[in-house]
Amino acid sequence: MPHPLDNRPILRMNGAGNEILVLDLRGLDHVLAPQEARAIAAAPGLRFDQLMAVHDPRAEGDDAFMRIYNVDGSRSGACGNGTRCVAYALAREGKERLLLATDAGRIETRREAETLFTVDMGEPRLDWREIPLARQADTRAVALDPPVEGAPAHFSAVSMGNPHAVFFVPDARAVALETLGGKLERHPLFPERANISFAQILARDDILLRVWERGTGATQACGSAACATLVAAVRAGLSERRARLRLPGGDLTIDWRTDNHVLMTGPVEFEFEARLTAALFEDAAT
Ligand SMILES: N[C@H](CCC[C@H](N)C(=O)O)C(=O)O
Repeated sequence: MPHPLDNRPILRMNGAGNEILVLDLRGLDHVLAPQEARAIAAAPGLRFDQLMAVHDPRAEGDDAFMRIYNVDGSRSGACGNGTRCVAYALAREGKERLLLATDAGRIETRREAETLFTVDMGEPRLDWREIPLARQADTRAVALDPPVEGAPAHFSAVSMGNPHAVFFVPDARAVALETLGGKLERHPLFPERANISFAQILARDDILLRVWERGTGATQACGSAACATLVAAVRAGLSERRARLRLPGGDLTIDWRTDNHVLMTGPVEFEFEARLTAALFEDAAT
């Protein structure tokens, strides 16, 4: 029985350095299983931060439905950089604006320039139950309890359709991200785990950010974390509603508009196209 993904093209792109694979599954009735996503990540040269599976639209007016996979095969409701890469891929079909749906809601994208795309990530979710957190808390300043050695005592919690914990620190580059990230991602406060951000305020419109991503680890950029960090900084009185977020892989401009929508603008790069093979999935069948 041939594998439905045999000889299927897959695009390798990056959004501000966030390594993204875009897999067009439109016209195919196949939902990528977590083990299939992990098998793709294990293939030479195809490791990714996120894989964006693009499916036929489910509702009138949508351009596509997206499933978002982390490198461990876990799913996410949001991926800002990955969505911008999908917008770039579909722009080749002449679509400069898109309405994309995920499990967490609808996202609009707009092309600003050849390789510059804006994503409207929608409204931030700020109630502890929406993050979600394991107990009631004021999400502007949540006590890290039990404490984690080397981590600040408090963080801000924001969901952009996926869970984020934002720690404000004096020097983001000095943070032991590889040591702290995994411990905090799986802290008992986060029933669905969390993306972990360490943010340094450089100015009221300029923030340095490093991110440990849920289900993936340290990455060069994380779009939804940049959005969550800006929202957290505004709520803490540390930032204007529009700021530059500086990530190791590139800068993102985040704008928390007065209509409560959070917009992210940043670069995308096309890297290469590859072909999947049935052999790639042989072990994944188990
Ligand atoms: N690791 C995230 C998904 C990808 C987020 C990030 N790459 C972005 O650009 O938003 C999560 O599990 O919630």
